[in-house]
Amino acid sequence: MTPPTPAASAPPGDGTVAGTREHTDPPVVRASDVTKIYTRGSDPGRLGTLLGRSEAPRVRALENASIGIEPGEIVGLAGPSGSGKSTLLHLLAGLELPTEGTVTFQETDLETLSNRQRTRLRLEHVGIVFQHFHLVKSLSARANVALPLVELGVGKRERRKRATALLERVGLGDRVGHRPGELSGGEQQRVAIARALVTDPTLVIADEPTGELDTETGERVLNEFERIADDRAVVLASHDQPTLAIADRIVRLKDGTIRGDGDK
Ligand SMILES: Nc1ncnc2c1ncn2[C@@H]1O[C@H](COP(=O)(O)OP(=O)(O)OP(=O)(O)O)[C@@H](O)[C@H]1O
Repeated sequence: MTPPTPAASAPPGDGTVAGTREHTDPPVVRASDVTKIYTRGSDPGRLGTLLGRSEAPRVRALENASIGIEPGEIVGLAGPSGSGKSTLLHLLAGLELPTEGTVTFQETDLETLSNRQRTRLRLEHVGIVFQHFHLVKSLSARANVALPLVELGVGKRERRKRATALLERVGLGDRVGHRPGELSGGEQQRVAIARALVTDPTLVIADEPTGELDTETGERVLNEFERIADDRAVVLASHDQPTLAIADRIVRLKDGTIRGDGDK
């Protein structure tokens, strides 16, 4: 399905993002000059201000960042802890909106969508893999993989068929009935990868997908991930060099700004 109401025309510029690379295809998702400011703790309110309490501290997690992700491209986000990797992933996935700047997903400015439309767009077009798997403990591997399809209103038969097929693709065809507690860490992450791909998303976001896994298991999971991501656009944040090695291009962040964007 196409995203709802394309509200923005093609963004300005010649398609070159961050001024470092030539881009030929229109990006799947593009962040243009995005800044994200978080407010920490609660606001002191009028009484707090009268009593001399200062305003809630603000964190500039990301500053004027621009990046475009093309179809079929695996982009790695590298940078020290707190440099803004997860924040950028959240903005690209439409989980949060920028404080300044725009994020356009296939030409749709996410700011122009209601929360409901944004959730729907994410469900249909974005697959997300987290470090801590985020599986539902009480559900089987197959039911976990099928969950996004429940939310999209896909019928039970079709859900089972698609979830089983994906579990087979990640080598877990003999584990479909197992609950997360009965699976190893690597197997759980493969279930999470299958769940992220079950809606056939255009964009896959992965935040430290191997962070919980030992080196050998991490490698196996990455191979699987690379293989079944096929020609989708992938953005992958990691501290781990072997994980970043699967990327076609690495974007380096420091203190909330992009310090480098280029081929490896
Ligand atoms: N919800 C939030 N509220 C307040 N501050 C936040 C929030 N999320 C992130 N931050 C702050 O924004 C900055 C960037 O955080 P972010 O999680 O994007 O970094 P990161 O590069 O992903 O770090 P890590 O590698 O440790 O996961 C940090 O200073 C962090 O403390």
